[in-house]
Amino acid sequence: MVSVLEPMPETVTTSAAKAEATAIHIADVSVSYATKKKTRKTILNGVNLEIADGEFVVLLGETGCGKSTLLRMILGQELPAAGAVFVRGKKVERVSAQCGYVPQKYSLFPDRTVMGNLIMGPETSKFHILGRLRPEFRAFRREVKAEALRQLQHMGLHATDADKYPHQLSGGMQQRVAIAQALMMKPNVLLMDEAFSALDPATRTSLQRILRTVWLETKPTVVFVTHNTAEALFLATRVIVLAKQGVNGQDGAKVALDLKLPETGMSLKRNGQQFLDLVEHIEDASRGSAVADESTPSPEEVL
Ligand SMILES: Nc1ncnc2c1ncn2[C@@H]1O[C@H](COP(=O)(O)OP(=O)(O)OP(=O)(O)O)[C@@H](O)[C@H]1O
Repeated sequence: MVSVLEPMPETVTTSAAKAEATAIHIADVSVSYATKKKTRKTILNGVNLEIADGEFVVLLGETGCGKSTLLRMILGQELPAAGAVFVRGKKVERVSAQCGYVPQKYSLFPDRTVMGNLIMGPETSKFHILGRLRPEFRAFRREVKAEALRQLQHMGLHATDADKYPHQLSGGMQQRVAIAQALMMKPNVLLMDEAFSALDPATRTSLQRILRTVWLETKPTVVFVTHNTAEALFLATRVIVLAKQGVNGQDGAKVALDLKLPETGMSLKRNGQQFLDLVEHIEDASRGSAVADESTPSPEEVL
């Protein structure tokens, strides 16, 4: 039996390093919900995934296969019925600041200005109400405001936008602020749930480019849910497809495809034969025609 009190130093170092390098570990996660007929509907069935630090993972799959559910498990908004999720080696049991989250829309506080939205997270995580009377709060606020302006600029917004309220911004501008807001907390992991789906094509393309630049500069671990395969191939270093199993999907979804992509992105080859073949491969997998076996498939390498 291995003693917990006297661990072998080498083993500890190795597993600590592994936990550090593994940003997200989804260990045999299953999720089911009660139905009106008092039965249970299986949504995810034994999902296993290890996502390394700095990967840009895009989750694809047909509607209702459980992509958002999986994202909520990583965020800690919901807990799995079986299995566990670990973020940087720590079991997820509640929502924590180590994950930033950007939903499709309406994530900003409507009664706060853009600046108010951006500084709120860092301020409340560092100072309680009474702590704000302390002199160091002023200096902290100055720094946070300067960082907020940097983030706004990064997202292609102007300093003058900082004083506007969310209802004074277009949908695209609101999403830029939402991403900046998530990045203000310097999260280890950035979770984005169809964050660009409600945008017009030009704004969407512009935000895809900005997000890719931000990722290349700071390499956060990103898990990005989308329905758009071309978007996935532009952004991802790894594409994961979930697909329902069993008759009418009754057995819940599993990982059907796990594909590593070159870090340089697939965008340059858009419309090339390789790009089109990949799109077909991914879409086949989403429909369940390339379903993997019981074990987590090893990522296929592209190129
Ligand atoms: N709290 C809940 N109670 C009952 N059923 C739920 C709950 N949350 C999600 N579901 C069901 O789980 C399934 C998966 O939902 P989820 O939103 O994760 O899918 P998705 O792949 O993200 O879909 P889409 O691409 O359409 O957004 C759906 O059938 C949904 O109705």
